[in-house]
Amino acid sequence: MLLLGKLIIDEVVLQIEADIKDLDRLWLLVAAEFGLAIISDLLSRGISLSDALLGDQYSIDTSVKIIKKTSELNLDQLEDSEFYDKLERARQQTTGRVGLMSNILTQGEDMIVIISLLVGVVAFEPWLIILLVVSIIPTIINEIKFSGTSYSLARSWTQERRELDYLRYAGASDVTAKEVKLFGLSNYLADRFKGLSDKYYLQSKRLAKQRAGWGSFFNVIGTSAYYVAYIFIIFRTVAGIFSLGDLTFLSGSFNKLRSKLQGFFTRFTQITESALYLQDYFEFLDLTYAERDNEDKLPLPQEIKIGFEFKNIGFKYPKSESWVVRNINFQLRAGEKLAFVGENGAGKTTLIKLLLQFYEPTEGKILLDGIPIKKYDQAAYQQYFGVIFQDFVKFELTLRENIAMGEIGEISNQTRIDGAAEKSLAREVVKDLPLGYEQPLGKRFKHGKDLSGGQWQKIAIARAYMKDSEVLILDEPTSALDARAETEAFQRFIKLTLGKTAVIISHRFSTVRIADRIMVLKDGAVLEIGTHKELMQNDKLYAELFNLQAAGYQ
Ligand SMILES: Nc1ncnc2c1ncn2[C@@H]1O[C@H](COP(=O)(O)OP(=O)(O)OP(=O)(O)O)[C@@H](O)[C@H]1O
Repeated sequence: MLLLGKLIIDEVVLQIEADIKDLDRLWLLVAAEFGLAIISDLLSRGISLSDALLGDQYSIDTSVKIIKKTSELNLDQLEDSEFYDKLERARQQTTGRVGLMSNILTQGEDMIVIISLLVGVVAFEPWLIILLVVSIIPTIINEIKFSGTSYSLARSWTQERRELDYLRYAGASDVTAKEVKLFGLSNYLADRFKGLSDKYYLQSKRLAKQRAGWGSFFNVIGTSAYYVAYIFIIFRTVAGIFSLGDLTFLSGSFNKLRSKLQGFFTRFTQITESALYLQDYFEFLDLTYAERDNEDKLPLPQEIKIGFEFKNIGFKYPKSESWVVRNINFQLRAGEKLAFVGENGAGKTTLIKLLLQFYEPTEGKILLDGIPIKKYDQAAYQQYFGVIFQDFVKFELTLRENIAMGEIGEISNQTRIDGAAEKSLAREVVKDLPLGYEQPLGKRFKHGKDLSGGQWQKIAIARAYMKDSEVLILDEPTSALDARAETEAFQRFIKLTLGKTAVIISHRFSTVRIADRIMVLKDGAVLEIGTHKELMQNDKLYAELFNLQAAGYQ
C-alpha cells in the first residue's frame, strides 16, 4: 500500500505538470489500492474472529482439563497448600493466554511486512537500515528485562493472591454475610485486604514505573533516529534526487519498519512471558500422583464375608509430625453397624479416610476379608462405599442433581431417585418445593432456593442411598435433624441396611446406642469397644458420656 501510495503521488504530480492529461494509469493505481485496502480489512477481521473463537475453545478446553486433573490427584495432594498455588496459577491460564497463539500468528504476518519494507528501503537508501537498528535495540533490551521481572513478581505472589481472593470472598459473600454484619467485620476484612494488596501494588507500581520510564527514554532515541532519517530524506527530495512519492514512501516505510520491528521484538518477549505462564499450566497437568500399579489387582469380593480389620493402624497426616491415631485394632464385621464415638479431634473421620484409601496408613494395615485393601483396585474399592461426610457438599444445582450425585449415571432413573428420597426423608423436602426435583438449590442462581441445615442433610443422606453400596458410612449425618426426624432416620437406616455393613459416627448417644457395637476413641486410640450393654457395664468413658447426656434430658 505504501508503494501504491508513492506511485499515486508521483502520477498526480506528473499529471499536474502534463499538458494533455491521461488519468487511466492513476485510476488503475487507485483501484489497486482500494482492492488492497478491502483485502487487508477482510484479513484483519478474519484474524479477530479466529482469535475470539480460538480463545473460547482454549478456555473451555483448559478448564475441563483442570477439573479432570484435579479429580485424578490424591486427597493428600488436594489438601496441600502448594497444590493450591499450582491450581491457582493454572486456573489463571484458562483465560488470557490465547494471546500466545495470535501473537505467534502475528509474528508471521509481520515478518512478511518487514521483509517487504526492508527490500523497499534497501533499494532506495541502504544506510537507513543502520539508523533503524540503532533505534530499536534499546527497546528490545528493555522489554526482555522487564517481562521476566514482572512474571517473577506475579509468581512470587501466588500465595498472597490466594489470600486476597479468600479475603474478598470472606468479606463479600452470601455465606459469610450474616457473621460479617453481626460481628461488624467488614472494616477489619477490608483493611486486611487493603493492607496486603497495597504491598503488591507498591511492588508492581515500582516495576511499572521503571518499565514505563525506560520505555519512554528508549522511545525518544528511536523517534530521534526516525527524524534524522526523515530530515535526510527531505533534503534529498528538495535537492530533486527523490520524488514527492519517494518522500512519502521512504518516510512511511522507515516509520512503519521501526514500529513493526519494535512490535516484532516486543511480541517475542510477550510470547516468552506467555510461555512462562503457560508453563505453570503444564506443570499442573504434569503433577504426578502416587500411582498404584494396577497390575495384579484382585477383584473385589461380590459379598463381604468376614469384614474389615484394622491391624495396628497408626497415622500421621503428610507434613505433620504427630500421630493422629496409633495402635488401632478393631474389626468391622460383615453386616454389622458399628458406631464411632469420641471427643472432637479423637480421629474418627481420619479412620474413615484410611478405610476409604484416601490416605495410606503410616503403620499397620487394613484388611478386607483377610486381604490388605491395597491389593484391590482403588477406584473399584471406593465404589464399594456410600459415604456422607459431615462436611458434605451442598451443590448449588438442582435437587435432582444433588441426590443423583450418589450415582450420577442414574440421574434419569426416577424410581431410583424417588426411592432414595423416600428412605432419607427427603421426600418431604421435595414436596415443599415449587419446582420439585427440578428446583435449583442454593442462593447463587436465579430461582435458587436455600434449604435449612436439616433439609440439606436429608438430601445428602439420599445421595448415599442412591448407590446400592456394600458399605455405608454416615459421618454425623443427623446432627442437623430435629429429634423426631433423627429417630425416624435412624430407625429407617437400620431397617434399610439390614445385613449391610455400616459405620455411623455420631455425638448423640440416643443414636449411637442403636448400633450393634460401639467403638470409643480417645486421643487417637481405641478405649473400649462392645455393645451398648457391655460398655455400660464397663462403666468407663462411654457410660460416663452416656449418663452425662441422659442426665441433660431429665
Ligand atoms: N487434612 C488434615 N491434615 C492435618 N491434620 C488433620 C487433617 N484432618 C484432620 N487433622 C487432625 O487430625 C485430628 C483428628 O481429626 P478427625 O477429623 O479425625 O477428628 P474427629 O474425631 O472426626 O473429630 P470431630 O468429632 O470433631 O469430627 C485432629 O487433631 C485434626 O486436627
